[in-house]
Amino acid sequence: MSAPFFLGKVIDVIYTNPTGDFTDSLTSLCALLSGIFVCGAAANAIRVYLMQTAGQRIVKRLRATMFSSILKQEVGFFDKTSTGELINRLSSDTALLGRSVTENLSDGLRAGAQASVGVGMMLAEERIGNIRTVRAFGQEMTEMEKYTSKVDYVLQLAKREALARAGFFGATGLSGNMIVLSVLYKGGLLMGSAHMTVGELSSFLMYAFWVGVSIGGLSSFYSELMKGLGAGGRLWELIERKPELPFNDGIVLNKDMFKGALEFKEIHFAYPTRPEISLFQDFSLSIPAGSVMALVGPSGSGKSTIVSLLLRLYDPISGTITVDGVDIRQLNPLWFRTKIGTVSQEPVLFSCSIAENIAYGAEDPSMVTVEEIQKVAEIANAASFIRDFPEGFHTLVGEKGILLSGGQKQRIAIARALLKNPKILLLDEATSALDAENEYLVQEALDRLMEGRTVLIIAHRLSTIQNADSVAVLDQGRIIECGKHEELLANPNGLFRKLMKKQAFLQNSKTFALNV
Ligand SMILES: Nc1ncnc2c1ncn2[C@@H]1O[C@H](COP(=O)(O)OP(=O)(O)OP(=O)(O)O)[C@@H](O)[C@H]1O
Repeated sequence: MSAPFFLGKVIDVIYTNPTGDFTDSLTSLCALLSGIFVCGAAANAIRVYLMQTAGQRIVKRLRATMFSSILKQEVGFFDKTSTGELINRLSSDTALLGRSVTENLSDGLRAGAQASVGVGMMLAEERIGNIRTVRAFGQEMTEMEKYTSKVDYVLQLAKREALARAGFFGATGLSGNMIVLSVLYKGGLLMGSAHMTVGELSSFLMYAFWVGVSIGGLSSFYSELMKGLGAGGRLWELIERKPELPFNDGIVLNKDMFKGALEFKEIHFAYPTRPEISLFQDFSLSIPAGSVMALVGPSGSGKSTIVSLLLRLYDPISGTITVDGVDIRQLNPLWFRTKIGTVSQEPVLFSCSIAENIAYGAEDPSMVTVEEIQKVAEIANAASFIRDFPEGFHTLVGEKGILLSGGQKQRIAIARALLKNPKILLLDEATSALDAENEYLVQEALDRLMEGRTVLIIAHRLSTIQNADSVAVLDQGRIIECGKHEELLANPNGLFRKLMKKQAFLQNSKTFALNV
């Protein structure tokens, strides 16, 4: 605070004593300057370090809270919100808010304190000048009596003071630079009146410069604060958002009561992002516990949507889906999903080891033993190719399993589902052709996986359809045919027969399919 004051004093010594030991004065000026610089820099470094550490802690906590809130949102939310936007919230908005409430706040407080002290000191310096002006005025008046017109002199002096005051106070509402200019003007007048020493004027100008810089700091604090508030608003909107579907609420069925009989009753559904397109009108389907139902239908008819509704990723607009007679809306979705195994066309593998990807299926992956992983890999026909890798079960699969082939990925997904041991199984058969050996191995693994479970399979292969207990044909938002494979194929005008003629179902046995 008093650095400009002391500097002013030293300047006075140098200025008023030019014939004295100039080197001594200069040395003390340099020592003072370097002392101020070192102390100031050290204090500032400590302040910045503390603020940055606090800022990073706040950012970390914000990101964790935000991420956990994002994970609880319903799937419909992700349909409407882009991944880029969420990443932006998580990375830049949290960083902006963290900086705004730590470093920026501290910068702002410092700039505010500096500006107040600077203005106070300037007023004090100005007051000294004014007292001297009054004294000088008295003396000059006596002098003036001797020489010239009193009126002229008083007018001259009053005009000078009025100009100076207007210059100073008029500038207080303006920018830092304007204040500095105005103060220079005022300083010039004070100096011109010879009522301030050079040192006093120097400290006055240094305070003025200080105030100017501080006001610049305050304006950048304000703009950062506004950015921080904007980011905070966006973050809180997301953190406070209540998911439209419950995340971990609802009833849990008794283990012995849970058989896995599924029933869709008069379902009407449209995706939240396309409410005008009604995908299901009066969709009904019943899958008895322990049976295998193959679902077929043209591309885009809504087969995968049935799976999404069952997993409760979306709720139907009307109608009910029941499990053992209980509406799935009453069930705890988190618990219910642990009872359902899924193997999709493109299995989702994580960028970690094969063992970790298989263990992911268990309720508590940390409790899964190496033997359990090896056993399910064996049943899923995956163990032999895994052992062929130099790192075996510790082989990293790469992002989304990019280092593995399609058939290998599917067998790992089957091993994962086996470890989960679910009552209900949802399978989306791959449309992409696997080579003969891979196809055989995957099919065998799937057959083993299906044993003793309620299975809904989106079928693309003839063999799957033939082996299913019944086949349901989906078209125009409802089931139009349902029964055994042979019964459906016997209907010459049925959609099932038409579908069978299409390429996807003829891969295995063209002639057999059409001659039944
Ligand atoms: N998240 C979504 N939001 C809006 N519309 C969607 C969404 N997912 C799918 N759709 C639309 O719903 C319709 C049914 O899609 P779905 O994936 O269920 O069909 P499918 O029968 O499984 O098709 P395929 O056999 O080609 O996999 C399509 O018209 C699709 O564009």
